[in-house]
Amino acid sequence: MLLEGKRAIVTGGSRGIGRGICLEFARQGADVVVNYYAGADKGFARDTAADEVVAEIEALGRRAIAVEGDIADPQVSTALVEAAIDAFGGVDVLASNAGICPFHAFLDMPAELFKQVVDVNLGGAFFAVQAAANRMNAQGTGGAIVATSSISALVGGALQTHYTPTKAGVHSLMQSAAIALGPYGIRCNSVMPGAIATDINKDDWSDPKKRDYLDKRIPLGRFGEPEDVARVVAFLASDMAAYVTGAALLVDGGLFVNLQ
Ligand SMILES: NC(=O)C1=CN([C@@H]2O[C@H](COP(=O)(O)OP(=O)(O)OC[C@H]3O[C@@H](n4cnc5c(N)ncnc54)[C@H](OP(=O)(O)O)[C@@H]3O)[C@@H](O)[C@H]2O)C=CC1
Ligand SMILES: C[C@H](O)[C@@H]1OC(=O)[C@H](O)[C@@H]1O
Repeated sequence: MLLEGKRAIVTGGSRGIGRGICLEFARQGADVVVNYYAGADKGFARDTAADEVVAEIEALGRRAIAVEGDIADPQVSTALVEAAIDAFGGVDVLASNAGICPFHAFLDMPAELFKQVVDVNLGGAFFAVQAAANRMNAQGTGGAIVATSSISALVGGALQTHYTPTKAGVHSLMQSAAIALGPYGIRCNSVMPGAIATDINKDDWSDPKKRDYLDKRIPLGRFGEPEDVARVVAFLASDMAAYVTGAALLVDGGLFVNLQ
C-alpha cells in the first residue's frame, strides 16, 4: 500500500474526482477527512453523498469523517486541519481538489460569477495549502500536497474564461509552494486532468456534437474516469514520488498533444 497510516484531507471529496481520490487513498491505507459544500440551501443530497463516501472508506477498513464547508472561506481550511487533528492526530497529505466550472459566455460574464469561480478554485486552493502546510511544518515530518489543476491550465475554452485562469493559477501555486515548502520536506505537485466524466461537465457534454468531437480527439479512445486521476494523485502523494516536487502531470489520455 502506498499511503499506509497516512492522514489525508481531500477538498471537494464527495463526488467526481474528489470521491475517487478519497477511495483510492483509503485503498492505499490512508484515513481521510472528506470535505464537501452543501451550498447556501444546505442541500440534503450533498450531505448524503459525503456520508456515502465516508461509509465506503470505512468499508475499506479505514477511518473517515465528512466536514462540510465552502472552501472559498479561509476558515474552512483551518477547520479541516483541526478536524484531521481531532480525528486522526495530524495531517500528512492534502489533495486540494474542490472546484467549480459554471459554463458562461465571456462578454456578459457577471462579475459575481467570475469572483465566485476565482474564490473557490484558486482562493480555496491557496488557503487549503497554507493551512495544511502550517500543520505539516508544526509536525516536523514533512508531507505531500497534490492539487487538481487541469489541462485547462494550458489551453482555453470560450465558455471558461473565468475558469481556465484559476487552473493556471493552481498550477503556478504548486510551483511556488514547492519552492517555499521544500525546505520543510513538504512536496507540492499538481495533476492536470483532461476530459473526465463527472457532474461538472454533464450539461456541457449533453450536446452530442461536442461530446463526439472531444471523444474523437482522445488518442486513448475514451473519456477519463475519476479513478484514472485518483491513482496518479495517490502516486504523487506517496513516497514513490519522494523526489518529485513542483511537477504537473497531465492525466488526459493524450488529449493535449493531439493537434491533428
Ligand atoms: N471533470 C473534468 O473533466 C475535470 C475536472 N477538473 C477539476 O477537478 C476538480 C473536481 O472536479 P469534478 O470532480 O469533475 O467535479 P464535481 O462537480 O463532480 O465535484 C466537485 C466536488 O467539489 C465540491 N465542491 C464544489 N464547490 C465547493 C466548495 N465551494 N467548497 C468545497 N467543496 C466544493 C463538490 O461538493 P458538493 O457535492 O457538496 O457540491 C464536489 O465534491 C475540480 O477542481 C475541477 O476543476 C480538472 C480537469 C478536468
Ligand atoms: C468542466 C470541463 O468539462 C472540464 O474541466 C476542465 O478542467 C477540463 O478542461 C474540461 O474542460
